[in-house]
Amino acid sequence: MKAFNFPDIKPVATSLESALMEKINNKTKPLGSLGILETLALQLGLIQNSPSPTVDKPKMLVFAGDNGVAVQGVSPFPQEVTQQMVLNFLAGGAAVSVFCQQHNVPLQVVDVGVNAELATVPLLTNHKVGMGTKDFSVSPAMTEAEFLLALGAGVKEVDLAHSEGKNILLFGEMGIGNTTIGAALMSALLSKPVKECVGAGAGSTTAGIEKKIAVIETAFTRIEAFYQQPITDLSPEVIAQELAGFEVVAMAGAMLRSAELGIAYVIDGFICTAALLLASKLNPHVVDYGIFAHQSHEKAHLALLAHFKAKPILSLSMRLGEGSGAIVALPIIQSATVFLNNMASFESAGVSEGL
Ligand SMILES: O=C(O)c1ccc[n+]([C@@H]2O[C@H](COP(=O)([O-])O)[C@@H](O)[C@H]2O)c1
Ligand SMILES: Cc1cc2nc[nH]c2cc1C
Repeated sequence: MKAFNFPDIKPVATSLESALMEKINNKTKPLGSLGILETLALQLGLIQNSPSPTVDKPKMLVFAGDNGVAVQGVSPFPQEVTQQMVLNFLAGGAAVSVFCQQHNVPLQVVDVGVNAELATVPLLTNHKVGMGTKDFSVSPAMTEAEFLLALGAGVKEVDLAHSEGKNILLFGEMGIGNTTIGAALMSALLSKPVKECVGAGAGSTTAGIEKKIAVIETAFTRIEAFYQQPITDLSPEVIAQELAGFEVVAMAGAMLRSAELGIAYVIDGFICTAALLLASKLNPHVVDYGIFAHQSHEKAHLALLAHFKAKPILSLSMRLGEGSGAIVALPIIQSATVFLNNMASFESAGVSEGL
């Protein structure tokens, strides 16, 4: 298969690093006392290559898709919940909807592959790649063409947000069965045992988790027999086509485009971080532009975050997905730029500096 040539992402420019650190350190506070807010201020300054970064124009993009593997009973919820939740997002009744309303953040729901005809639903962007992926335990989840279309859907949504002048993007997803996908991707891309990558998802029991492990291992056996190689030796493009979901690939595309445009983006929970893992295997610089919102209660998220050496902002035992952790973290991210831009310095306020 031909390599996927995604446009180049530049590592963040570090020329302003010392100026930013000096600005942070000269604020009227003991050195380092704003903790992770200071780390965020530095990261945002580097991403925007500005001593005064702003993140006052956010947009939430929630990518929704169905996953064929749901027929294996890997989720406690039926597949039609994906479609029902999309309607709930749009009606304003979901967690992500009410938190976006709370913070006055526009919410765009993107249908990349919900297994229902939603074309006429107002407010929904339609980038449908298909009516959901195939069951990866018996066949590849998607074709190469579908993989590229799903990446492109994420790219298009970010281009639109960029044209609207947005300066921070929040990503979320909805897809029954997609914690199994996140687990499979994590195991294949990081060469970790499947059992370390699965968790309860939307509420699977111990037996349900065992089922998830068995379904992923069946898929790996199928894939390794087909390619005559260990799954961990396959390219990230092939691994994604074999195992991913349209919503996960679209999020990876959105992250890659966001990074390419120099726009900071907020990473939600386990599935969103699995999408980042895929994106990072396509271009490792994508990670520099991402802000880790929270540590999900999904068991494997901790190890996935550790892979990125990430220190997420929040740890609230949330395990909902749909961008809920990203939107809850947004005011804190905004506070990082507010202190950097508005706080007095020792000099301007006439406050004596410490030793
Ligand atoms: O992202 C997370 O941390 C997360 C953890 C557990 C569940 N979810 C959400 O729950 C759905 C997937 O759960 P499941 O059990 O159907 O695989 C999907 O719609 C996700 O948004 C999300
Ligand atoms: C009800 C419900 C809401 C969700 N939001 C994101 N994933 C979800 C999964 C379920 C099952």
